Amino acid sequence: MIEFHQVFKRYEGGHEALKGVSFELPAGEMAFLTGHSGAGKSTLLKLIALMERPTRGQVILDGQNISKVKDRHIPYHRRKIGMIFQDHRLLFDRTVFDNVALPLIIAGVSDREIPKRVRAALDKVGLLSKEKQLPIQLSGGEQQRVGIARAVVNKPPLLLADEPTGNLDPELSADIMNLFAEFNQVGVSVLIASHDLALIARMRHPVITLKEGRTIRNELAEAAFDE
Ligand SMILES: Nc1ncnc2c1ncn2[C@@H]1O[C@H](COP(=O)(O)OP(=O)(O)OP(=O)(O)O)[C@@H](O)[C@H]1O
Repeated sequence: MIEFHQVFKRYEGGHEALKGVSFELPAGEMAFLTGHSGAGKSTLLKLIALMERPTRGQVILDGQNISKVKDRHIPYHRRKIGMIFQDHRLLFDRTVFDNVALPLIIAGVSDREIPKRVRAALDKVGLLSKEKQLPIQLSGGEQQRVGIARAVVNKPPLLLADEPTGNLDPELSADIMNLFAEFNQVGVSVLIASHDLALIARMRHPVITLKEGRTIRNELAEAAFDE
């Protein structure tokens, strides 16, 4: 699903956030990305979503070298990816329904189809009864679930999450991780950046560990996780 081949990323100003990162996430796999603050986790996810471009090396998504994707085609590229952020980035003046509908409206899905799809996504995250509420009326965990519903409403084959449990207590964090695992069980590929090592250990999925922009451990390449 995702391949990194000797990927380097130097930001303007000279900071080298990634220094020769290589790994492969097979389709249908779920894995975690961990490492200290500043290790390069967010940068790695941004390269996949084309929010940033690599300085050197290749990023392959679904068999396609994404350096070939022109800027004007980035919106199409992003439809393959559901992105979830720590701060969920919801529109606070819109209802839960409207927030989840947004990617469908952008993709040009018909008005008839939108309510069906939005309710299916809200049902999956257990928030069907909250569609008319505003995000501010929801708990932090519920807001994160709205963010997940918005990310999956287009049925992307890949979910990328950047510290999705960063603001949540341990119990809610475990619920959110289990939700990702449920999407993975029906075939969605999932890559989650998190520094919650205790929670990651409980999930029993391969872990890629970054340190100062380098991969210091890649369990995706270790025999213990081979099928
Ligand atoms: N737009 C940018 N311009 C310049 N430097 C940046 C930019 N974004 C990130 N960096 C630097 O690149 C390095 C890696 O940052 P990144 O956000 O990828 O790390 P991270 O592992 O996600 O950290 P955190 O857990 O704190 O989010 C950091 O030193 C950061 O300061």
